[in-house]
Amino acid sequence: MNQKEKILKIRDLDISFKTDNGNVKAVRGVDLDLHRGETIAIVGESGSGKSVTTKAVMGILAGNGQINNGTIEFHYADLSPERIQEVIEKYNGVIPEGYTRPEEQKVVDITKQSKKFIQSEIRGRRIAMVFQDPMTSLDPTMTIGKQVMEAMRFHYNTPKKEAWKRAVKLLELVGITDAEKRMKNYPHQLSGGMRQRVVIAIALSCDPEILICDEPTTALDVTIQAKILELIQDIQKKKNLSVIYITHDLGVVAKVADFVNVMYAGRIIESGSVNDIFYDPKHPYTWGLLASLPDVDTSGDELYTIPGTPPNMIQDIQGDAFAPRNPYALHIDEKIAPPMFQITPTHRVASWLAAPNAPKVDMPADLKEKIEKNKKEAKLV
Ligand SMILES: Nc1ncnc2c1ncn2[C@@H]1O[C@H](COP(=O)(O)OP(=O)(O)OP(=O)(O)O)[C@@H](O)[C@H]1O
Repeated sequence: MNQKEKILKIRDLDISFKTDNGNVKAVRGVDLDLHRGETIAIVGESGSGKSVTTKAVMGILAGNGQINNGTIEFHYADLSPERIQEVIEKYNGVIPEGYTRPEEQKVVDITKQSKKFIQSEIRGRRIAMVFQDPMTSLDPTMTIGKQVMEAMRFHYNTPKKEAWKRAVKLLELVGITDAEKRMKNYPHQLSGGMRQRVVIAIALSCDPEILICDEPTTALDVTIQAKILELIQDIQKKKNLSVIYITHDLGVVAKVADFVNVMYAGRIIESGSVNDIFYDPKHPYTWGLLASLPDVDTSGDELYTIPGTPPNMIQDIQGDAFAPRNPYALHIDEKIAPPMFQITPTHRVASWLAAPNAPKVDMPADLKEKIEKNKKEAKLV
């Protein structure tokens, strides 16, 4: 089997924010891996640290934020604009593994780079982001065309005429008809779904290696949601892009992800392949998330919600942050935070229940039944 090519390796990442009430410990020792062409998802309730983790990757933490510890290793191809053109033409847009020459391979720790380096070399160029609400990422006073051309002009100094041609092609790639005409439109002249397509075109304009999608479909209605997800998948295949989805929607995760990272109170508490997480979840928090997921047979009022609320991230958390909400908590959970236990080569869980001598605890019977049913129907949710 081919060794997978690592593109992002986060280790021991620790981030806090200074506030008048104290230090918010938003991210507490996150490890995360992303390989070329792979899609990973980061899921968890609001405030669990999903966005802060990816903002650190993009070098856009808020001014009161601080990386206290850890590394964000980014492996990338350092190609000149001419080589990029050559690669695109040679591979007809379908960029295979190992397309780089050895001298073009670079590794940087993003946490150690200057703002200037991140702005010129990383953000928008090699790592691009699609945010939830297209209206906030688009400039209402600028035409679509100008906005799609902007990053190309900034990063590669692409001549205007060529940038225009490439922008039209990008709009066509994201499924915008009449692209030439749309170039002259302003964002308000497009529907929500079309605006999100434009945002995706902008994100792709510099041929990034990683695309981070932060709740990319939350602001859209259900049918458009599915189309946008399909579009991202389609483009990902064509360009061998690596994608990180941030979402609280496990339905989205099931559709798109290869690997899933479940976050709680600033930590990744379970990670695994999509099958590991949906068919064989080990953490009681993941059980709760899955149990609260609607399926066709459940009416709204039968839906489970995880009792309690996440902890205050200003106070020091002793033991397992989820223990106060966890009906299966052990005594040790109150005192010592569980380490990551490796269940299989792909599946890891931070729960004392996975320790070799822990009492045997099964997931709730209702959830087991739901999973068995889904397995039989070979669907994830
Ligand atoms: N600039 C800031 N100042 C203080 N606290 C912050 C700041 N930015 C984020 N936080 C805190 O960091 C924690 C993690 O936030 P983050 O936005 O990563 O959560 P999330 O999991 O992405 O949630 P959501 O789904 O709501 O976006 C939260 O407690 C949040 O309040």
